Amino acid sequence: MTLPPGPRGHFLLGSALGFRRDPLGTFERAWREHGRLVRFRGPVEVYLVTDPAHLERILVSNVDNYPHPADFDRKVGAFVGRSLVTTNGTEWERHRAAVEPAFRREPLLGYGQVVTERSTAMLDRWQAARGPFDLGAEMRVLTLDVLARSLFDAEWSEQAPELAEAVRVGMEYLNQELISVLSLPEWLPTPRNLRLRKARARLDRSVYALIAERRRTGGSDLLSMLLSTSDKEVRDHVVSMFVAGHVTVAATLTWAFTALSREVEVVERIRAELSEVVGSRPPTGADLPHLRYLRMVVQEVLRLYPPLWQVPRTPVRADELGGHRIPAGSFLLLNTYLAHRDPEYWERPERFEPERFERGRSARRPRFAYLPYLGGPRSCVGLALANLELTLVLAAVLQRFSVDVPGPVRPSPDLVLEPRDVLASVR
Ligand code: HEM
Repeated sequence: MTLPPGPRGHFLLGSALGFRRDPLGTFERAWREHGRLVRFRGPVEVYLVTDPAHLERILVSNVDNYPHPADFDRKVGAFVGRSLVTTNGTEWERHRAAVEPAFRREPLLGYGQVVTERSTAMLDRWQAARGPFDLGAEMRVLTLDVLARSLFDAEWSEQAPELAEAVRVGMEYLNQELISVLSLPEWLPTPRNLRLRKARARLDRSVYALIAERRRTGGSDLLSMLLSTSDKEVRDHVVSMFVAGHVTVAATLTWAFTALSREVEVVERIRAELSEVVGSRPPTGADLPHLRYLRMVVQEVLRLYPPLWQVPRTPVRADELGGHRIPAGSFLLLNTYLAHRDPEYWERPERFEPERFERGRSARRPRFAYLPYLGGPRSCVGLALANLELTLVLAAVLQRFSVDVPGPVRPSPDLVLEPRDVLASVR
C-alpha cells in the first residue's frame, strides 16, 4: 500500500518552511493539487486530512486509535494544565463526565440571560464611545465575562480585560511553542517562558480565589460540581474552559461582524427576522428556535471561518485511509477550513450564502463535510453554549447597530483562526 501523494518540497526541509511562512496557503495549494489526503515531507511528516469519509473514520469508527499527539498535549498543558482538553483514554473519560452536566439543556436556558445582559452593557459602552475600536479585544472581553458568569458564577466584569489579556498571552506562547521544532524547558527564564509564567499567575490568582470562595459558600454551578477533586484539578478545568470556550467564540464573532459588514442583504434579512420574532425587547434563549435565518448565518460563519481550523491526531497503530497507508505515530492535521470549502460538497464555496444550510440542502451533504465542532465522542462539549452565545450576541448587536469593518482583513492561522487587528466602528 502506498503513502498518500504530496509535494516534494525542499530536499532537506520538505514543506517545513512553507508551514512557517504561510501555513494556510501551503495547505490550500497542496490540497488543490493533490486532493483530500496529502502527505507533506519534512523533519516531521504531516498528513493533511479533509475527506469526510476519512474524518468520520478518525473521529468515530476508529476513534480509539487516534488520540491527540502526546507532544501537543504536553505543550498545551503548560498553560491549561491536565484536563479534558489535554488528556486521552480513561483519564479523559473521567474529566468529560465531570463537566458534561453543566452543558445540559436546563442550565443553558439560564446562560441566555447572562449573554443578553452582558451584551447590552457592552453596547451601552459602544454607544457612549462611538470611535473605532479593537473588535477582537471587545469580543474576547465579552465572551470571557459571559463564560465566567454562566459556568462558574463568577462576577468578573471588572477583571475581564486583564484576564482576557492573560489568555491572549498564553495563546501567543502556545502558537510559538506548537511550531517550534526545538522547545526549551519551561524552567529556563527565556522571555517567552517569563511571559507565560506571568500570564498563568494572573489567571491562577483569580481562579484559586474563586475556588476557595466556593469551597466556603457552595453552589450549583459547574465549579461547585467539580469541588470533590483537588484545587489543582479544579483549576485546570476552569482554565481549560476559559481558553477553549472564550477564544473560539470571540474569534467567530469577530469573523461574523467582519463578514456581515460586506453583506448588506444578509443583514437586512437578519433584521427583518429579528423585528418579527423579537421586536424591540432584548433577545432571549427562548427566541433561538425561531431565529432560523440567523442560526444559518452562524453556521455559514463557522463554515468559512472555523476557529479550530485544523486539529491534530496521531494514530497509535498504522491505519488505511482511502487505500493509502498511514504509519503509526504520524502527525495528522484534520483541516476543517479546507473541508468546508470542498467544491464537491459546497457550491460557490467562497461565497457567503447562509441559505446553503436550509434543511433540504444540508441533507444532501455527507455528515462529516461540515464539522466546526468536530464530531464523535471528542466533539466540542460547549457546542450548545457556543451556538447560544453566537446567536444572541449577533441578535443583540444587530438590533441596535451596524458594525463597519473597513478594508481587507488578514487571517492569523495560528492555533485559532482569527482575523488580525480588526478596527471596527458602529453606527
Ligand atoms: C465557536 C465556538 C466553538 C468552536 C468552533 C469549538 C470547537 C471545538 C472543537 C473543534 C473541538 C475539538 C478539538 C479537538 O478534539 O482537538 C472542541 C473541543 C472542546 N471545546 Fe469547543 N468550540 C467552541 C466553543 C466552546 C465553548 C463555548 C466551550 C465551553 C465553555 C468549549 C469547550 C470545549 C472543550 C472543553 C473541548 C474539549 C472536549 C474534549 O476533548 O472532550 N468550546 N471545541
